[in-house]
Amino acid sequence: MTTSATSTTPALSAAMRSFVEALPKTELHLHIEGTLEPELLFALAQRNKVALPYASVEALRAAYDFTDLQSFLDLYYAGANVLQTEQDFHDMTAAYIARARADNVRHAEIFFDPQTHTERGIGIDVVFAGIARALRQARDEHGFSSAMIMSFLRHLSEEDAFTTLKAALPLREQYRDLWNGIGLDSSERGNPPEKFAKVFARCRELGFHLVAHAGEEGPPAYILGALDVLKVERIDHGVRSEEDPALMERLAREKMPLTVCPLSNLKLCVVDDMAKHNLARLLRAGLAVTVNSDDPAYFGGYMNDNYLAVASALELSRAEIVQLARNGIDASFLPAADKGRLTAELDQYDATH
Ligand code: HPA
Ligand SMILES: [Zn+2]
Repeated sequence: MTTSATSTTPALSAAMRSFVEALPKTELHLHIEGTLEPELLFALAQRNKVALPYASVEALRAAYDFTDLQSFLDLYYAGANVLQTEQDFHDMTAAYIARARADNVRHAEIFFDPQTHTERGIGIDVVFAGIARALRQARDEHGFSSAMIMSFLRHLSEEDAFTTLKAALPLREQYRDLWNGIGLDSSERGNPPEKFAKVFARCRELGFHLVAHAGEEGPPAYILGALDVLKVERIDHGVRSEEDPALMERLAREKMPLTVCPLSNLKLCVVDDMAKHNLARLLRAGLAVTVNSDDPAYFGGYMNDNYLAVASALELSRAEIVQLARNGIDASFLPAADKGRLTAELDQYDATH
């Protein structure tokens, strides 16, 4: 696709474009509910006899004109209403994997929001089962590796998060091959990380990897809260860290990964022009920046679209593009041996293309 990044975006050379497209990649910030394309959303609505307030796929897509995070979340949660059965969760996940594989994504760590579904009376076991079946199929058939990061909705209470954790824990053994992380998403402003201090502490005791959205719309103080109170291992987004030079230095020193989502930032008006995105500045300041697609069905692009948008608008060098991909491998929760294998593959690709 062509992004609407900016009218002054320099065109990428054909060679650079194909280099980016076939680069081996990891995806570390991807909401599975945000991969529900309007076509599938309509098909599931029909299958489940759910009425939609849109006459057509085109009318729905035309509504994807967001002014901020909340304006997106309202549609994203409404869209998730069509997900009712294990098969629905499976089909959505399988469609994402097919799309990710086309972009040479080799490993994906996938957020899912059980509360969006349990609030509507869908069993948490249904959510786990559908997503996991598609992920295991992809692993067995294509060697596509993945993990599941169960995320708490921060506009709900910590008590609600504990209820969700309690409902999910009996499933842990059954999904031990996939479920290894806990995340925090939804409306950031007014819902600081500290609100979830106790439940994150419990998840840490339980041995989960921890991540949290911070510094997308929220201030740098929320990034500090995610680091110091929640004790996360990655910051999801984190682009507002640039407003606090001491925090920037710390993030660089600690090699704290930021899972940046360029097209998301553009669509949600975190930046008004891709040419002004701070990804390149963060990368050049030594931060462990990674590129990800967030909610690609809503934001107009999957992994390659995100890489291509920043490569072009920010005039990234080939070495910088490779560094982004390398950071994605390093920042993943893969075992060291798997990281080593993927890094060797990336080096080999770099040396031969
Ligand atoms: O970008 C996001 N930010 C916060 N919550 C979310 N839930 C889905 N996508 C997002
Ligand atoms: Zn996100």
